[in-house]
Amino acid sequence: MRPLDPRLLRYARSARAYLAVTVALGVALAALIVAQATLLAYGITAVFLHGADAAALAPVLGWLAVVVAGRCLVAWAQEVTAVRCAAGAKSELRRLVLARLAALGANRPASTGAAVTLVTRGLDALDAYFARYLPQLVLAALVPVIVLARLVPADLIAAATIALTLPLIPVFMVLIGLHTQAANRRQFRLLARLSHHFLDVVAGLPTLKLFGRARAQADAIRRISADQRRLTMRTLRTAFLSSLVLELLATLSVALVAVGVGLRLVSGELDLTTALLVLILAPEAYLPLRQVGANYHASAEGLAAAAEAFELLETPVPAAGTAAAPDGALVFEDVVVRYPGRDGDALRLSARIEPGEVVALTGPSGCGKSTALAALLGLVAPASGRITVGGVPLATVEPGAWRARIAWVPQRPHLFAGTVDENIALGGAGDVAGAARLAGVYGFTDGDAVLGDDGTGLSAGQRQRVALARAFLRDAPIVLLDEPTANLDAGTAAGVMDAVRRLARGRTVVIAAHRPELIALADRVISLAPAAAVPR
Ligand SMILES: Nc1ncnc2c1ncn2[C@@H]1O[C@H](COP(=O)(O)OP(=O)(O)OP(=O)(O)O)[C@@H](O)[C@H]1O
Repeated sequence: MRPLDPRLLRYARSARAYLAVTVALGVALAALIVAQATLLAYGITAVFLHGADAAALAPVLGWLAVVVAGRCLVAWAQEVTAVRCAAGAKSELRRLVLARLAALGANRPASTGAAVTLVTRGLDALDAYFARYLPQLVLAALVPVIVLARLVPADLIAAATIALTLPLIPVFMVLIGLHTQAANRRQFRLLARLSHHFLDVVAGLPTLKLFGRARAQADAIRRISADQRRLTMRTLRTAFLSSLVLELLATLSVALVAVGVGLRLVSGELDLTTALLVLILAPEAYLPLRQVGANYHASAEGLAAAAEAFELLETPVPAAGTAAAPDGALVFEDVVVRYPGRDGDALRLSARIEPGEVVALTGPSGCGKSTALAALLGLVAPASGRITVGGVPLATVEPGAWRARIAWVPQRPHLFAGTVDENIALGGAGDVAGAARLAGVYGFTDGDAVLGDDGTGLSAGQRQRVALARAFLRDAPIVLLDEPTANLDAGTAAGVMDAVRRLARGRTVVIAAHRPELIALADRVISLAPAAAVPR
């Protein structure tokens, strides 16, 4: 990771404004440092060499007070802009990452846990980068130059010593950075894996408990946590050791300057004012570089997260069509779908579905029924062949407009925490109560009943009916149903099938179906051959 990744400025607009403000504040601070050193050198010389009294010192002290107040003001402004910019940049990056995740859909490279870690804790770690690292980086570029510009006319030898020893610090920093970069990336990936695993385990806790595997999972989490702790400690060790090396280097360099100044002061080659000016300014030239090194480790996690975010933002989104959504027959022309990381085909299908037809997709488990619906929704793209709608290739149709024409009831509909009516209203604008009644939802609950996360509080059959109510509300010409009666008892299934029958009137309906009664609802059956997708 570079000290200042240009992609950060490209993606986060607030970072650009912040950098400009930080440079301006850095110049002001460097000028104040030089002014403070000059005033101190004059003041001390006046007292010790010329025995100046309080009255004679008053102007110098007055200006010193102004300079100190100025430094406080700059530090305050820096802190305030850093916090504001960090918040702005983080929310910009979060928005972009979430938008890209949404656009990538099923093609997103990161697991859910990794994505959650990235947009929460990962990007939060950028605080240290903005508040500590970046200002010091700017100061490290500005302060030595301005200090040297002041020292060259005053004492060329001291200026040359500083100019020769200063580059040693960045050289060591680069060497240390090269060593820690991979470790930081590894640490962030491990954290993402831990989050993913944790999320998965929490979601599956009832199952794990039931099969007596909860303890084994606790061991797995303990093992990954221990790895994470070891890596963190290793990073911290490197951070402390590298700070020590940089401190030592800076101290030796200042000592070199001080010895030279002392010798020349004793031999009378240098006056006291200049000697004091050099002695006060020399440590200031090294300070920002040392601080950059020390702050690099604090911000490394944020930088690693930002690098992950940029990788995600640079993952190309499959080109989306722009054509208007047409009416007409849905045609699968030698469509083959493959999933990344799987060998073999998940779906192979050639079929034609006329408008207004109710079609059942049947076949053994894993033959690609859900995949066919996902391909119709545009969630997965065919590896070969194409789907056309009224003769227009689906790939060229604007996805938003196309999906607005579809009501989809997936196999496991996702319900959100909220009331039953709010969940139904996700289907679209319109008569929620009417849609709920058509799907038979109010037979087992009322619209104001509050559901927990993922719709806790409803049975599988009741969830299916809420999902069907969404489809009624959507009032779309094409309805895709993915085994809406799977796992339901005969009575509940009959209720859901009544709702499906009502929904099918006047619409094109494609049902992925196993149950004979559900298949019997269809005008026609399309049998899928067993697919051959196997995990790699
Ligand atoms: N997201 C995915 N990533 C990788 N492989 C997948 C994914 N979804 C499905 N598959 C694989 O694709 C094949 C077809 O799956 P699909 O879910 O379409 O079958 P199905 O006919 O709907 O099955 P079922 O009747 O059990 O619901 C299966 O072999 C499955 O393992």
